[in-house]
Amino acid sequence: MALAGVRVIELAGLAPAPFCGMVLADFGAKVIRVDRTKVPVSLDTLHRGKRSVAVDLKTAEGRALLRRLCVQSDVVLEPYRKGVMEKLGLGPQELLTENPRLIYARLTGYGQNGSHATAAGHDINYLAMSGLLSRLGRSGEKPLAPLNLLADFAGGGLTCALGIVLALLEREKSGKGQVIDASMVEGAAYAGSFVWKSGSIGMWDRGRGENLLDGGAPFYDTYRTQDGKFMAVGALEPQFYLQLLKVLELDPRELPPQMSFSDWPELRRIFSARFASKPQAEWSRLFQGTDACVTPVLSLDQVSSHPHNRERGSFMKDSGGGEFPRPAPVLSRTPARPSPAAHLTTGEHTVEVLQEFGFNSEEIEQMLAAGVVEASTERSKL
Ligand SMILES: C[C@H](CCC[C@@H](C)[C@H]1CC[C@H]2[C@@H]3[C@H](O)C[C@@H]4C[C@H](O)CC[C@]4(C)[C@H]3C[C@H](O)[C@]12C)C(=O)SCCNC(=O)CCNC(=O)[C@H](O)C(C)(C)COP(=O)(O)OP(=O)(O)OC[C@H]1O[C@@H](n2cnc3c(N)ncnc32)[C@H](O)[C@@H]1OP(=O)(O)O
Repeated sequence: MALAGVRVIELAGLAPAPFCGMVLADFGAKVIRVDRTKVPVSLDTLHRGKRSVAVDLKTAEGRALLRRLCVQSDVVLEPYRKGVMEKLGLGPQELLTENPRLIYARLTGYGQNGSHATAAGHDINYLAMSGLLSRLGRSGEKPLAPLNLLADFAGGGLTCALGIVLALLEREKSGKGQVIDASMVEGAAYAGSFVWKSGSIGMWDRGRGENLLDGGAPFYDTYRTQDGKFMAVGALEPQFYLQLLKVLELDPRELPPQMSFSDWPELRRIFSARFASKPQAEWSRLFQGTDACVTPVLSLDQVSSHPHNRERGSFMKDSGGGEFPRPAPVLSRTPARPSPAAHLTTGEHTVEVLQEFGFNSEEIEQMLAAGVVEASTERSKL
């Protein structure tokens, strides 16, 4: 796999950093998640392909242990607010001195400087500070965050993974590591560059929810079907729009022009009435094979059985039968091979990893006895 041989130390975080670590693990990196001790159950649902060691970083021995892991690793990924790692004596200054090849990834909401740098926050806060949240939501309603996808994952975990891969590639030439300052505010905004760049062509001149791509246009929206499900319509171009009207059995000569903003509410009423006349499966059959840009809004339990997704194998199952999206993109020669493991217990691999990193049995025993590290019973045989 593309990242085979890359060693990553992921300090346990909430969602963005775990997702970043999972992406790296899916594509072959060896990711070790450093969990807190005395926390039997991790909230990390994105643990696929990782191993867990439980270390108390509030002890000098625990911090020394982490330094020893980082000296022998390629990447350290930390999910804490600005300054936390420095307080532990584990900041870039220390770790890059001990390992100049280390890629030190810092995934935060607001970045390593600025008035908010030390403030707590979550996806919705970062999305709000990016400007994008102001553009999300129906006309006349308050801004609506699209789950915690844009800041936590698109602008956070995935952007940080890109930064890590870029730094790994650059290190091939320079031989040097560097610090990655991954701010979710900036990552989300960057992922939304189109909004800034397309403003110049009038894409966002109208209020929230009244533009071409934010739910304003009746030919770029969702519609309830007779059975209470939905169809998604994306018929932007005139040639696709005409195919939409054809399947809906509407005569364009009897309708207002597609781009007549003032007539969009009337068009939406007409489309709503048509879509409400048949069940989703019937509309799916009618639109299949056309270029009307109309698709069923699939629920999470429908996606893997949809013929297209099934043919591609777009969704997989882990050893526990849990379904998950296949890692993307698919590399032709070195594709991701996600681990099938369904569970990860805090400290499950503490002994195994410490042995791998050169700790001898006496050192491990001492740290276990002192509570510097913890090992879950399932896997900790010396
Ligand atoms: C929308 C998403 C949220 C996704 C996660 C959700 C799934 C879950 C989040 C909260 C959960 C709920 C909650 O826990 C309450 C219930 C609990 C119950 O058990 C289950 C149900 C719950 C409802 C539960 C359900 C779900 O699990 C949740 C909803 C996001 O937006 S996530 C993005 C968050 N932001 C960032 O990641 C940006 C960067 N990070 C930060 O800004 C801060 O870390 C953050 C997130 C604000 C947290 O701040 P906090 O003060 O807690 O920590 P830090 O300041 O970072 O400092 C870390 C301290 O920990 C010490 N430390 C670290 N490792 C170790 C170690 N191995 N040993 C010892 N100590 C360690 C470190 O030294 C720091 O200590 P100090 O404070 O003394 O410096």
